[in-house]
Amino acid sequence: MTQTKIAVIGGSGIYEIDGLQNADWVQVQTPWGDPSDQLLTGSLDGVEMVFLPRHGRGHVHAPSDVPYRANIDALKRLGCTDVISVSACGSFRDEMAPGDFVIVDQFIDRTFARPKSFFGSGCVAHVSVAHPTCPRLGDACEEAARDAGINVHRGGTYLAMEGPQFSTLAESKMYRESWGADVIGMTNMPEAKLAREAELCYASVAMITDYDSWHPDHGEVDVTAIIATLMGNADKGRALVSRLPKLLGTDRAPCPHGCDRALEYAILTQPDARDPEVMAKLDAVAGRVI
Ligand SMILES: CSC[C@H]1O[C@H](OP(=O)(O)O)[C@H](O)[C@@H]1O
Ligand SMILES: Nc1ncnc2[nH]cnc12
Repeated sequence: MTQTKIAVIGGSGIYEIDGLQNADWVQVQTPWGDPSDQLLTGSLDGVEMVFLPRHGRGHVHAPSDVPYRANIDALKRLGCTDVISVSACGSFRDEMAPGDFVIVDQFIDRTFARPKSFFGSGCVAHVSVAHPTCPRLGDACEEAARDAGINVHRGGTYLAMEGPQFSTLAESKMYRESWGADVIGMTNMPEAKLAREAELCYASVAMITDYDSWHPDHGEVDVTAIIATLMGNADKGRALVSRLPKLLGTDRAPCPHGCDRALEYAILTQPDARDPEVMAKLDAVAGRVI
């Protein structure tokens, strides 16, 4: 048994969470640079919590420039076991309406301008992301959402686009009709892949703000409308988060889906061929296996 430590990465509209006991903003240094901001540590219902605003307080980091590796490294370094990402998203489905939440379980990664791995030459590793989210953590998010009275959908494919512009109409229709995506955002990749490399359970809660641009009755996506929906969603997101500690508890059994053992057989570079400088940077994320 290990101690649960829940990390929450807050997306657009969520820059802090309330109600933490012994709340303290702490600076964490990582070999991958500075995280998006200081991290808010504390506890809720006896469970350790860490909150990180993905875009920084004041929304300073664009989706392409979010320091995804530093963020995940910092959460791992602080001893987090589970990561819940809470993100503003567009919807490709009539039934996934603005104000609804979706517990995402799959991704299509269309990002191309961000570092995507902690590993590389000097220490090569290949983890599986066939199932990129943790069903156990997804269960807790679903239950928390239902308990908070949120209209929640279990399962959905999140298309991660580079941004910062929204999609063209042709792209929006293609993602929806040909690719089968359910929601769209700009930040969950490479975040989810990095969480897997760091052996962290990861769940993604998509808070729907708009219908992107495909919907014949809703016109094109517009940031003013997004912001109006975002505020109500942020309150619901915080209500969901506040219910998680009781659901997850303090004592954490090994992940039944193996998220916390993802690196077990993933590193291919032989110990005597590993680059010491590269290995030093992996002290937190791969510390269990190197
Ligand atoms: C506010 S609209 C676009 C912006 O919102 C989402 O951010 P996050 O995923 O951090 O909630 C989306 O991915 C874009 O970055
Ligand atoms: N339609 C959309 N496309 C990309 N990111 C979003 N974030 C919120 N709505 C979005």
